[in-house]
Amino acid sequence: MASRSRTALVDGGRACGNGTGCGHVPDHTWTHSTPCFKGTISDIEICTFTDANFAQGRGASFVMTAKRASYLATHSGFVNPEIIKGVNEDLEPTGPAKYEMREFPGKGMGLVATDHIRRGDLIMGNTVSLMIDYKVFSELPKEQYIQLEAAAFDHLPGPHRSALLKLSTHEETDLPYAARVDKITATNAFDINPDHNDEDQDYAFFVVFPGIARMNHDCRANADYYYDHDTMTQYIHAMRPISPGEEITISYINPKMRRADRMERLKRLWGFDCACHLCTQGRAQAEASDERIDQIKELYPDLRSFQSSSRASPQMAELLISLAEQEMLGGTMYEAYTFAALEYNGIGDAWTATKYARLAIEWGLTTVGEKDGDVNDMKELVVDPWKHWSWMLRTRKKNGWGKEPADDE
Ligand SMILES: C[S@@+](CC[C@H](N)C(=O)[O-])C[C@H]1O[C@@H](n2cnc3c(N)ncnc32)[C@H](O)[C@@H]1O
Repeated sequence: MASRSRTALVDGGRACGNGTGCGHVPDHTWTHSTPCFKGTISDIEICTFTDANFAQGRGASFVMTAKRASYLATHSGFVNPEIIKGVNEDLEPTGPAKYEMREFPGKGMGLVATDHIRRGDLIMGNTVSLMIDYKVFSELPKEQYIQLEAAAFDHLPGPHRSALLKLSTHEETDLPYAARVDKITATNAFDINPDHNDEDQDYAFFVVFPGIARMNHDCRANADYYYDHDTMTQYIHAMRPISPGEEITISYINPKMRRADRMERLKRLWGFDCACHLCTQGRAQAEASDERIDQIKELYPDLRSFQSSSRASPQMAELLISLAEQEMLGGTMYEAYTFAALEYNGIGDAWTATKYARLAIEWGLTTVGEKDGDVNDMKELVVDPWKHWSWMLRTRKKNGWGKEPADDE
């Protein structure tokens, strides 16, 4: 869940919407591709593009340049629609859901489990509904980009549009239409990073998924999310067993923050006073938790470094695993297990390395997905630890064997 820091109408006009001036990216046939506005900083044109047929008629809208929208339309979700068949179960469910929506006092609506959910279970997937290039917020004045957002909602098929319009505006209710759409977007969007092939790496996306947007925040959430660029889908998996009647939550912020910092960020960006278990526990417990968080952050630089100056060791990785368990940081477990696998392999203990690589894969599939680079690195390690790049690396470094590689090598 994100919060954006946002810093000449050519209605109907198109700079490169028909493929002209759009580089090598093949054009896509959009059901709507207006309105458009000229950027105030660079010579670009930003439009609303909608494909009402995307995801078996659910639809998706994009606020960006024609070139970037056309690039996104080269992803498998567009060119091979079968790949996302049945992903969205929120608007037209085909079977019983594991959750239902209900009101939670002080939080508005939220999702509650109606069945036992096991760790690692997929709870929900949503394809993109509205995807905005972050560049839009610096290139266009607010009165223009809110028109693009409103058009993005309006051009989606009816049930999808009405689900979006019902989403939370936090406390504001009496807003003009375009301002309301903007408030819904700001309250419910996630930050999504560009994929590796995207030419516009400097600009992330601001994306709304209507089913997932109903999940409330908890600093020690029981579910986690990751985005898959190929299917253009945000997936939610359970990080621990969830019982019927229990609220399903995600963390809106980086959970590796001290209590005061978490509370300040949630208040400033989402306007609520965090009352989750971790934020309301007693002073002594809160201090112990903050100290564990501090230590977790202190361990990272050494574990990430493969310079000979790094103090990283298997014991350090074991400490990170223990701290992440104590802090119930499910989203950190795959990183901690990955570090442990690399540390043990780095000193020539292939079997302990394999044990931790297996754990890293298991947790990684839940929290970052099967296409994540670290998950695939761990898959390589378990096949043949002795041929993995990390084999004996720490020992070699310690003894000064071979040249010193850069950390990103
Ligand atoms: C993405 S929406 C979540 C769903 C929302 N509760 C609803 O009614 O649709 C985010 C908004 O939900 C509310 N919210 C989410 N988590 C909360 C929490 N832990 N405590 C209080 N309010 C919360 C805040 O109003 C926040 O701006």
